[in-house]
Amino acid sequence: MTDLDDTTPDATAEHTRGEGLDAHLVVDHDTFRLDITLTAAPGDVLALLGPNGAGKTTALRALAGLTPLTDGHLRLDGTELDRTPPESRPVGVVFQDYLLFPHLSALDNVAFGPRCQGATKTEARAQAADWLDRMGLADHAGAKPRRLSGGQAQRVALARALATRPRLLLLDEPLAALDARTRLEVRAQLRRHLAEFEAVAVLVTHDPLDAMVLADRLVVVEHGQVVQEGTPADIARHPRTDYIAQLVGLNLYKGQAEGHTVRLDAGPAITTTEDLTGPVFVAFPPGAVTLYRDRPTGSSARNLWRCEVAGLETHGDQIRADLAGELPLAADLTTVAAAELDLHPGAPVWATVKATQTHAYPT
Ligand SMILES: Nc1ncnc2c1ncn2[C@@H]1O[C@H](COP(=O)(O)OP(=O)(O)OP(=O)(O)O)[C@@H](O)[C@H]1O
Repeated sequence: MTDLDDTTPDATAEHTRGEGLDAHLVVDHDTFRLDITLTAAPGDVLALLGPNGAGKTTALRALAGLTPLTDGHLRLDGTELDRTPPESRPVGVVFQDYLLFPHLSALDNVAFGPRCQGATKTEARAQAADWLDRMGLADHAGAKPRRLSGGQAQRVALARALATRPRLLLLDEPLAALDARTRLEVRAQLRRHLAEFEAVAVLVTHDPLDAMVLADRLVVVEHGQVVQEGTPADIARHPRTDYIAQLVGLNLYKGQAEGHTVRLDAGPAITTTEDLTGPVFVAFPPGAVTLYRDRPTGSSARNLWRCEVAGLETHGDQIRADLAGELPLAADLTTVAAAELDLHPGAPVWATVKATQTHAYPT
């Protein structure tokens, strides 16, 4: 922005900033203070991760306008929202327990937003039908929430939030109330919808896997402050606190499965126990990696890669090694093992992972 911009006749204070989210959220609750900065461009998915009581829900409520800011600012696409009441904000919210209107059908739940925004009843219902169709719920349009499964209700809640065409989508533990199988399905769907969503999405979750699969950037909050922020891969390889090392300790890749082999989009193949076909994620924890100075002979591990130590970080009595090479990965080992292997940046190593320690699932 230049001084010249301020002299442009139609440039108001509210419309001089860029697109996306630009927030400095300060909220005081008795002895607790949230003080975090969140920025995101349209199309970005941010995940807020952190332990209980870290301030994630407070941050989400502040973004939605349900909790007032003590200080700071909140701009969305260049417009100040601090004083805009929640119902007038271009913000869609999905809660873990869906909060659908129990007396309205799925269709009318979704039509509610467009109707409030001034669409006629016919227009609103047509838009709602379209959203339900995109969620694969066309057959359930007439069902009341109590007749829907947890996964279906969560998809209706997502359709309801998206139908208002929000510029900011807030998701509060959207998968937490679902059983493991449904969670897998809804996670994959949510991933597709978030990838298509053209505005900013902010997701609160306790589950590092949800965060890593769904978000472009993780923002880790502890005691009301951001302790680390970055891409899932960055954070997994360079965790700044012990909590983060434990939390996002996951090597996660995308590839194409053909039986027990997953060919990675970038890099080699990984042998897994699951028998799958098509696009998948494959994951294994840093603790599942065994390192050798020389190429192991006689190891039964099907996955063997040549790497180079890019960095070492100590977390409690463990060392996390950041390994570069044909497959960039994080490995955890004890300080004794690291000394025995004479690990140091630049050292060549061989890494193995047993197929049984990997986990693959469809994207
Ligand atoms: N309305 C309120 N009044 C007073 N204190 C509050 C209020 N809401 C939250 N707090 C306090 O603010 C802190 C942050 O709570 P918050 O719910 O935002 O954390 P969280 O990271 O979402 O935790 P969880 O993962 O358990 O949901 C906690 O110490 C909580 O007790």
